Amino acid sequence: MEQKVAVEKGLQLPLMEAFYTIQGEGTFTGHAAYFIRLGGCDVGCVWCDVKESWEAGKWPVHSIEDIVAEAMKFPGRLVVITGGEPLMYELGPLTALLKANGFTINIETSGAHPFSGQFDWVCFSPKKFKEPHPSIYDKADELKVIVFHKSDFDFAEKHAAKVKPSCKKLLQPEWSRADRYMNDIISYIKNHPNWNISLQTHKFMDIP
Ligand SMILES: C[S@@+](CC[C@H](N)C(=O)[O-])C[C@H]1O[C@@H](n2cnc3c(N)ncnc32)[C@H](O)[C@@H]1O
Ligand SMILES: Nc1nc2[nH]cc(C(=O)O)c2c(=O)[nH]1
Ligand code: SF4
Ligand SMILES: [Mg+2]
Repeated sequence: MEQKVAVEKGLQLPLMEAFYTIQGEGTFTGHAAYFIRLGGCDVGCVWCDVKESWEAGKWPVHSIEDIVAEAMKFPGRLVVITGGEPLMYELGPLTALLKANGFTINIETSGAHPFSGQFDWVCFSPKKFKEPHPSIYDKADELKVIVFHKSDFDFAEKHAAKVKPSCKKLLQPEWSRADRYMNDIISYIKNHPNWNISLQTHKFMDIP
């Protein structure tokens, strides 16, 4: 099969990197996890901490069988699919194969593309730079809003009004502005206790 068609079907995917580490952010913070970082993103966040992922064409395309075989080499059975923006791709076949091999499957997404795949946990991190696709709101288990500007608290509430009631609500400081906004985030959460804080703990631990 031609590679372009295989990628369209989600049978092959551009892979920037894959690594076994500890989930640093969100509800699963502290869990050992195998990260699958797909290449390509068209959202363009000015503060993105993985801008080298954006250009899809520069990353080698792998079969989903090879991607899952690599994941099987590590003892953990939690996988996090991230990017880049993973929902640029059809994720049904990859998630089916991971599930058939006993993995719990989480995703990190901006929600800017139509939802695909079967996940145990969906982390939705909406961005001002590209509007989320409506299909994400019923799927999100965790809404994780990055605080880079004081207007991001209102932005967070706007999206919180659209997710399902069980969705966890998290505020995460943008890494370079954590000092500037930490006190605002702390006081916001104390006044709005339905929100929790999420910190990029892997950066404090200096691990991938
Ligand atoms: C690199 S993104 C990849 C997945 C997807 N494109 C997304 O944005 O959700 C993974 C997570 O890191 C967050 N993130 C990226 N850059 C960050 C930064 N400078 N400070 C804090 N969080 C950041 C994103 O919001 C997202 O929750
Ligand atoms: N340890 C660790 N945890 C993470 N949680 C989300 C990440 C991501 O880039 O999607 C990430 C990451 O890059 N490393
Ligand atoms: S959506 Fe995610 S990968 Fe894309 S630019 Fe924003 S933070 Fe980076
Ligand atoms: Mg990261």
